Amino acid sequence: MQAVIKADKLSKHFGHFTAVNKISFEVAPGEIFGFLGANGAGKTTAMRMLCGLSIPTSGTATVAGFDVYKQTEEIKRNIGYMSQKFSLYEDLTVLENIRFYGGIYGLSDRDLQQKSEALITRLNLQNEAKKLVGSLPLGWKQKLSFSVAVLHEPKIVFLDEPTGGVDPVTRRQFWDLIYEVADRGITVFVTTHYMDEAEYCNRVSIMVDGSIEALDTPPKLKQQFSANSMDEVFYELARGAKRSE
Ligand SMILES: Nc1ncnc2c1ncn2[C@@H]1O[C@H](COP(=O)(O)OP(=O)(O)OP(=O)(O)O)[C@@H](O)[C@H]1O
Repeated sequence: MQAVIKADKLSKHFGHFTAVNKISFEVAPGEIFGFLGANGAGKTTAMRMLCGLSIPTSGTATVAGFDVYKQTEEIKRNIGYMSQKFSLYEDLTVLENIRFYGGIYGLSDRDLQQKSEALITRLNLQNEAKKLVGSLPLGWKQKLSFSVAVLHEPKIVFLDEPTGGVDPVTRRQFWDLIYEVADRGITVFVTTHYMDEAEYCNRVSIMVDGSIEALDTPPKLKQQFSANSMDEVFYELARGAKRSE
């Protein structure tokens, strides 16, 4: 099967500092790919290159078949992106946010109408549809932000620590949404600091000081590191890290 993300020795330097050091991997269509690493490991920098937001220093990568150096606009049209500071407008209502992003993504009025209704029903936001996003609890904002990022049915959605700061039950609900989009064939590339979430991924890569030090399914990683949990695998790798913030 053709990979939807391919990176080969992809690197990013900031002056003399190597933030991302020759990372190589492939992600298959519909895969949930976990991208782990301690603070400062280089996850966000790598993700920004794959999203066409930052030009690499060296190496190659394609995303949805497009080149990260030359086809950044095509990449942006074919992906969804949810950053740590999500992009919802706090002073617009839930419905206005959905319509705003649907408009940016070029959805037709009919499509938008139908998708907004389906989304509000799926998220159980019927009573909140006309409330300002700023008034919603964090967990709901995260779910809405994710749903908006996939409104245009992108090939890949990139999630940068999408569930930071919420309780395990809310995070589990968020992951139900992730599974639903992966079942539709959308590839999910997700960074997280939560090891229970690492267990939910099909495969996980672990970055240490800019390099990928391990990459496999959670069961195989546990086997490789003779560990009982992903927590132990992560600790084993990350404790040697020089960078931390
Ligand atoms: N624009 C920049 N200029 C200089 N250094 C940078 C820049 N962006 C990131 N860095 C450095 O690159 C390293 C990797 O940062 P990055 O944000 O990619 O890490 P991360 O793994 O996403 O961490 P976190 O989990 O804290 O978000 C850090 O040491 C950071 O200080």
